[in-house]
Parts: sequence; structure tokens; C-alpha cells
Amino acid sequence: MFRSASSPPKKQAVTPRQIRTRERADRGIPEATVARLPVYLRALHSLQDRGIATVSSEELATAAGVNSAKLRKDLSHLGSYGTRGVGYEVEYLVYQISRELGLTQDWVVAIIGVGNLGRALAGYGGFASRGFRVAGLLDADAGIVGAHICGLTVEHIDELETVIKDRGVSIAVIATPAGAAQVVCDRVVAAGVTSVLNFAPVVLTVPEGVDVRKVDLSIELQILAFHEQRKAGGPMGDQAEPEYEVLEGDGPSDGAQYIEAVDA
Ligand SMILES: NC(=O)c1ccc[n+]([C@@H]2O[C@H](COP(=O)([O-])OP(=O)(O)OC[C@H]3O[C@@H](n4cnc5c(N)ncnc54)[C@H](O)[C@@H]3O)[C@@H](O)[C@H]2O)c1
Repeated sequence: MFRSASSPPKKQAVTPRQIRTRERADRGIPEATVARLPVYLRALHSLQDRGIATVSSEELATAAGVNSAKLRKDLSHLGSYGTRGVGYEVEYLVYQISRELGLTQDWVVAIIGVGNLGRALAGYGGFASRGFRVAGLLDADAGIVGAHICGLTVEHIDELETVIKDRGVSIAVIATPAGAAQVVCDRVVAAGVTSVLNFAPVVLTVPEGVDVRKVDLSIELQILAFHEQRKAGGPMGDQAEPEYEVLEGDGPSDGAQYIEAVDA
């Protein structure tokens, strides 16, 4: 937006976080692009592990499983255009994407429901290396409460609000049975958490301003089954059928991949 010289902008006290949020809103990064940034980051980390300093858009696109035009467009939203004939500097791109995703600071995570899945998540080393610190494990089962898992002691769900407040939890991971998930979600939100990662097979209702990402491996398997069926000839046989594209992040259901017919 242009301002006339006669009306200089008024100075306001803003925090660095507000500035970053405004910058992002100004740049208008699409949600689908945001959903692909972690995929690029994973590919870049693997290049870094192999000691690769620069990468072409084609190589990075192949490593990330997208087409190179989409990758270049996504990265242009970050102001990253690469250098003709050289490509992108891996280290700097890691920094740019990490900064955009808010990964240059640590996020405190609590896992609620410490059964098969909760335990596996608690033991996953990949969180810490990406800036997510698991600071609380909570369960309702007296037989599990008190167990020591990966350096943490499982606490009773009654302690949920205290754990969130005292340890500054900003992301709640729900790994309870479906029937308990909404109540747990309501409690974490009431305690001030605005980001929820939900593994329970249920759609959670949250107030505006709270982000819920849902992980559902059975949906991923169903998408693979769909493609397997098509490769094998499918129920539609030789009939003309539309082309399909698997899209991420901006579909009708939050966070899930979905399949959309596209013009062939
Ligand atoms: N999203 C996926 O891809 C995926 C994959 C596997 C399982 N799941 C789902 O994840 C959830 C956990 O699966 P699991 O195999 O670990 O089950 P599990 O039964 O082994 O563990 C669930 C845990 O939640 C605890 N719990 C129950 N009610 C609670 C409450 N109100 N507060 C706190 N803790 C509570 C139980 O005591 C138990 O320890 C289930 O909803 C399951 O359907 C999702």
C-alpha cells in the first residue's frame, strides 16, 4: 500500500511476532503452500545430511515429490527465487522455510493419551531435532500414570491445565480413543492451547482461532488403495474417466489429503 508523503505512518509498538504475522498476511502465502513447506524442509535436511550445498529446483522438486513449477511458485512466496544456473542455496532455504514455519523457536508439546500411539510419539526423536519439545505426557489410566517414558513421567489427566500453564505448552497432541478426544480438546483449548494435532478418528469442534490438524493413516491407505485399483484397471475398466490429482492441505476436510478431478 502506498502512503502520501504528507501523511507519515504513525509509529506503534509491535512485537517481532506481530511483525512476522503481518508480513506473512501481506505476502498472502496460500495454505496449500504452507502445507508443502515441511515437505521441502524434509528434503532439504536430507540434502544437508549428504553435504549438498546447492540444489536445482528440478532436483528439489523430485526429492519432495512435486513438480518443479509448483515448487518454484511456492518458494517465490517466501521471496526465494534461486540463482539461474546454480539453483537454491540449501542452508539459506532451510533457514527461510524454518523461519516461515516458526521453527526457529522451540515449541512445547503435550501428548494426551499414552497408549500405543502416544508412547510411539513420545519416543520419536524427530520432534526434538525440529524444535518440538515434548514436556508433558498425560493419561487417564491409573495403571499408566507414573510410568517413565523417554525421560518423562506420565501424569494424570487431572493435571492437564496445570501442566499446560506451568510448562508453557502451545501444541496439544491428542492420542486418546475417539470418545474422549472432544472433551480433552475442549480442556486444552480452555487452558489456552491454540494448536491441536489430533490422531483420534473424530472431527473436533474448536472455536475460531484454534488450529486443528488431523492425522489419519487410514485415509492415506484409502488413497493408495484407490491408486492401486486404477493401476489394476479399476472398476471403471476401459471407460473414459477423469484425471485425478491428490491435493494436500486445502481440501474440504481439515489437513487431510483429498482427491480432486482435474481437467485432463
Ligand atoms: N491417526 C492415525 O493414523 C491413527 C493410527 C493409530 C491409532 N489412531 C488413533 O489414536 C488413538 C490412540 O490409539 P492407540 O492405539 O494408542 O490406543 P490405546 O488404547 O493404546 O491408547 C489410548 C490411551 O488414551 C488413554 N485415555 C483414554 N481416555 C483418556 C482421557 N480422557 N484422557 C487422557 N487419556 C485417555 C487411555 O488410557 C490409553 O492409554 C485412537 O483414537 C486411535 O483410533 C490413529
